[in-house]
Amino acid sequence: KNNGASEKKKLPLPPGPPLLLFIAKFLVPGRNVGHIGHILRGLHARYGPIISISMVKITFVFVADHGLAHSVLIKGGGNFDDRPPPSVIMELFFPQTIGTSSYGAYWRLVRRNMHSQALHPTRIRQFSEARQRARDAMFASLRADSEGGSAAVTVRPMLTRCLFALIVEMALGVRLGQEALEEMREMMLEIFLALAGFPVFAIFPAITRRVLRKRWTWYLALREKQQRVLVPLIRAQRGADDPPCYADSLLELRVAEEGGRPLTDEEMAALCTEFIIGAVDTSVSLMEWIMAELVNHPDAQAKVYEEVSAKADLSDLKGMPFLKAVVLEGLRLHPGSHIILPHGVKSDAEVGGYRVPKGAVINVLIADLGRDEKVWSEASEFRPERFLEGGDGSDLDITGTRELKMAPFGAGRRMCPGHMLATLHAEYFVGSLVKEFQWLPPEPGQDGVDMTPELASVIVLKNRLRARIVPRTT
Ligand code: HEM
Repeated sequence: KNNGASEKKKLPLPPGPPLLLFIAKFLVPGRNVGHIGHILRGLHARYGPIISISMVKITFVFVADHGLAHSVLIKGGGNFDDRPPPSVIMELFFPQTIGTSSYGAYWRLVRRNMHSQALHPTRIRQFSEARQRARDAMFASLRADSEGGSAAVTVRPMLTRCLFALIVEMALGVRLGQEALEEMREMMLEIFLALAGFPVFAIFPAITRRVLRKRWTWYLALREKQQRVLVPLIRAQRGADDPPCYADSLLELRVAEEGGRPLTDEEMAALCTEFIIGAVDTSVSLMEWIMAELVNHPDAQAKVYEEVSAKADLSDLKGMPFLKAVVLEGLRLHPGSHIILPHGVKSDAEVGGYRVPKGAVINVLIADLGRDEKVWSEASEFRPERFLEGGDGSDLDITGTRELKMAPFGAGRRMCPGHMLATLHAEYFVGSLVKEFQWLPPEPGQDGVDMTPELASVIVLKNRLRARIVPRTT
């Protein structure tokens, strides 16, 4: 065993650019940390499928290849499933969430709780009425926005409002009014931007806290608001007839390793924030991409319509293979992000003939896996049929256990625990939108809509989808 360890120490680190060159790539005017996917793509083309960048005391490793991603996320046996220590910003808003906790007992507890309580199929079924309400509210605002069918609608804000209300209900068990929802939405957005937009805090916390004192004070106020808004809702008495929500499960949870203590208010607020931030924009973006594809592919839209119109209602999504294929094809072509969350390495390891040292931070360029011509035929084409029998995606296992053909939700122990809910929401809302309306390009005679992605860390459509909707009459 010792031999193995010393052998690993002898291996070289993966190739990669010097730190300064890497940093310089972000300093090009107009670029920011959101351009990481674009920058990594260029570096992989130059240095190969595994690269490393040494930054002060930490080695960052990136892989961009099906086999290497599989050996890290699936075959790694937990060695690559830690998280790097949280930044000061994370500690502020996200102390001890599922996504930020290190690989251990607490993480297992909160992750299992989300999985078995909030996201269990029984629980998801209990929220079918809430889904219908969200759907009906969306139909109403689409009708109002299309001015009786003459004007094009902008899809994203409506999907966001609808999904946000639904997810807040699943998380906190409340049906908030429009104003309270808007306020909470704004707060979540601010927290998300604070988390995503300030990596500089992660590297030199003491200095940045001083230099950016004003901003730091603002973050403290935002955190205070997060507690003020969420804690009373989490602790509120809920209706006896309402299905149990995520907050209910958090109130019941006990940390066995710490003398069976209950969760603190801060922990519960952080976990609810994570639930809401994790579940809304990711799914909205996926649905917007899919609707845009369906505007550009009327034949596929017609096939979805054929399936959904045969059903009285969509509360049960069984027996709709084409709709499911459309959602998978959306996930293949338009995964939410270029990379997954950073994974921490527990002990020295070998990946692809290189040394990945203990304490390194490893990540996977997942966005390109689904577009690899070596794995997918006509990889850049929207062809949902590939997920039907006989197609190159028909044997897809989204958890990637056997092989990682695509990994929009990551894979392995840290795989997105919300993947089934996200898929169900995409199927339900896309199916409902097609059942209720026909979707056409914004101007009569126009060929299709622009599918250019925004060059940012979250892969969204650069130009928000606008489409004309025609109510189905039959
Ligand atoms: C289309 C929608 C979604 C996409 C594309 C997506 C994608 C991802 C990805 C790529 C990761 C990182 C995995 C890793 O680090 O290895 C992740 C983690 C996570 N996601 Fe999602 N997600 C979606 C929806 C959701 C939903 C609906 C929820 C909750 C209800 C959720 C909760 C989480 C949590 C808690 C983690 C952290 C897991 C951990 O560290 O153990 N996500 N997601």
